[in-house]
Amino acid sequence: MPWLLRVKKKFNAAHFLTNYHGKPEPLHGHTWAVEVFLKVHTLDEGGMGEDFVEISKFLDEILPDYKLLNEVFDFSPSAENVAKWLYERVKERYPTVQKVVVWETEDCGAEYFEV
Ligand SMILES: Nc1nc2c(c(=O)[nH]1)N=C([C@H](O)[C@H](O)COP(=O)(O)OP(=O)(O)OP(=O)(O)O)CN2
Ligand SMILES: [Zn+2]
Repeated sequence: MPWLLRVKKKFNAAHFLTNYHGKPEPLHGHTWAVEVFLKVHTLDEGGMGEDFVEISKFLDEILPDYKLLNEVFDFSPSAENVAKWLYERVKERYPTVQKVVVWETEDCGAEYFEV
């Protein structure tokens, strides 16, 4: 039976949607929150599927902290698009990733997963 491991991170970044109801959104910032979900089927001798610390470090390496997302990405940086980008990056390192959630605010976010 598998386990689903979860790791959360926050980062700060500015963005604007390039076409928000027909025009660019004003530039603004968020403390974004992300959560990745990894499926594991086996544990090591210490009882770990994957080391939370390593997953966390990997996220620190790739998350665009204190950046303007419109300069980092060649797509409109909505929560949906950032979730897809992050899923693809995480999958390169952790092929058993199941889902990535990106929260733009405490109340609004997007999940990306494959069906
Ligand atoms: N499906 C999506 N809808 C919206 C996204 C998105 O990424 N996916 N993004 C935005 C804006 O970027 C914006 O950040 C929404 O947040 P906010 O401006 O904070 O929303 P509010 O106006 O409700 O919050 P206030 O604090 O009252 O300004 C919009 N939609
Ligand atoms: Zn926003």
